[in-house]
Amino acid sequence: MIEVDNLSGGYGASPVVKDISFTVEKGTFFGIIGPNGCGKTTLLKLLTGVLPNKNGFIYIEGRLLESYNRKELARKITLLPQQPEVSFSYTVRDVIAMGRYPYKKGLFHFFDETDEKKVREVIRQLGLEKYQDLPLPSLSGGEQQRVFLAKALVQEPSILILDEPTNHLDVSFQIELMNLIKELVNTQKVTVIAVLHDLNMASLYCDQILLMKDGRRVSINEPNQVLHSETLGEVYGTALERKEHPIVPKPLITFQPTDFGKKTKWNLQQYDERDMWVVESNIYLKTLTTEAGKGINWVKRFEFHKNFHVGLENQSSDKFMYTVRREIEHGKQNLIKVQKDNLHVLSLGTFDRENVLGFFINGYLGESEFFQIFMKIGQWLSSFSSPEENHDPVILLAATQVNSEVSIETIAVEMKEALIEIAEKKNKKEENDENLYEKG
Ligand SMILES: Nc1ncnc2c1ncn2[C@@H]1O[C@H](COP(=O)(O)OP(=O)(O)OP(=O)(O)O)[C@@H](O)[C@H]1O
Repeated sequence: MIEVDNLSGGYGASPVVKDISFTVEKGTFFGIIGPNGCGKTTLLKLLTGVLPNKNGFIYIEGRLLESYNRKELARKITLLPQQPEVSFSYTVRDVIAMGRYPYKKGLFHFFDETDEKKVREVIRQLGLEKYQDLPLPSLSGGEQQRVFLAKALVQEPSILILDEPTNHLDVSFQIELMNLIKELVNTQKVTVIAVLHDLNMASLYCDQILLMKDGRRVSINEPNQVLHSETLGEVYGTALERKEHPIVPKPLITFQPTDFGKKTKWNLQQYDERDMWVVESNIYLKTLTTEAGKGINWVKRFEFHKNFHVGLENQSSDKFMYTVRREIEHGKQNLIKVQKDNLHVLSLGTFDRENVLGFFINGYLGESEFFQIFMKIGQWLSSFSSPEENHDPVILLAATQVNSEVSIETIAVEMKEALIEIAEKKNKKEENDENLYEKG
């Protein structure tokens, strides 16, 4: 456990880290985030005794940091710096073995069976067996990072301090390294304090996050409590948006390029092909349907099959296209189109029932508006349909998400009008067809 009490310190007369207090419990993954130059590395240097503190106290497992001698401290805390030094003359195994230094006594450091066992164990744990006899510089950046982590682990620290451990690593190495560190926290109850620049990594892996600005603590709590759009926007000075992870109960932080959609003029083409109606947009539309398991997708092309069966498919992995197929039990499928100022509606069905209702909106709808409209459509439909109809159509809602914002009220009015118009058109068609039938 680490306790930091009113800590201030830095390099010159005025401190970089100012009045910071926090506690990190044993077996916690503790992340430090904040903009460039806010004092994250300086804080790590203070925590590891590399820099003396000007004010305040640091307690490591209940004892003042200053009361530890160097070797004692090295057995408790290990720092994995941003750019560890690479020595050209050493093999991977030699570099890792150096981590045992804090356990050696006297002038001559004999390597005993315990050291040997520990080094072997960590090499296996980190999957470094095949590299162990190679010179360190012959390894890739990601592999070297694993070696330095191994060197830190043979030190058997109860506290592992990492300064941007995933720097320069590709995404698979980043995930691999973070999983490994998390496993150490979970299984060996190692306490990890890590400076992380990637806010999503911090969210997904950390139990607690300290958010810093100008050397001071802005907030400290679970990722869910710390990572809010407004706070982050203020601290980093840029617009950041919080979304929820689809599976893990953690936030994800995202942003959009400034030119997104600015020059785009929406163009929606609808045409009849031999066995299907096609609706094609020149830009991706944010799409949600009532078909189970589809979630929100970005789609450009929608195919409505005339005589097919089954539900709605996502045809390609890039979610480019939706194919709508529905079982047609009897009768001919009709396509009815209605266009309003901000809305195109497309209804596909037989005389007695709607099979697909597609709503294409030109404008930006926030997440909550999206769901509200979706639910409203369901309510309207049930008020339109007769009680004996127990069949719900596939509802498809798609919005450009660019150009202007459209208010939910405007869309609600246009949608209701469109549904009434569709019902009228359907009745007319029915009458015409019945007349035709009678004539025939
Ligand atoms: N050795 C040093 N001597 C004097 N000032 C320093 C030294 N190292 C860092 N600083 C200053 O201390 C401040 C905080 O630096 P620090 O490296 O702790 O920030 P950081 O939050 O880790 O930044 P980054 O995200 O860019 O790594 C900066 O203004 C920096 O210029």
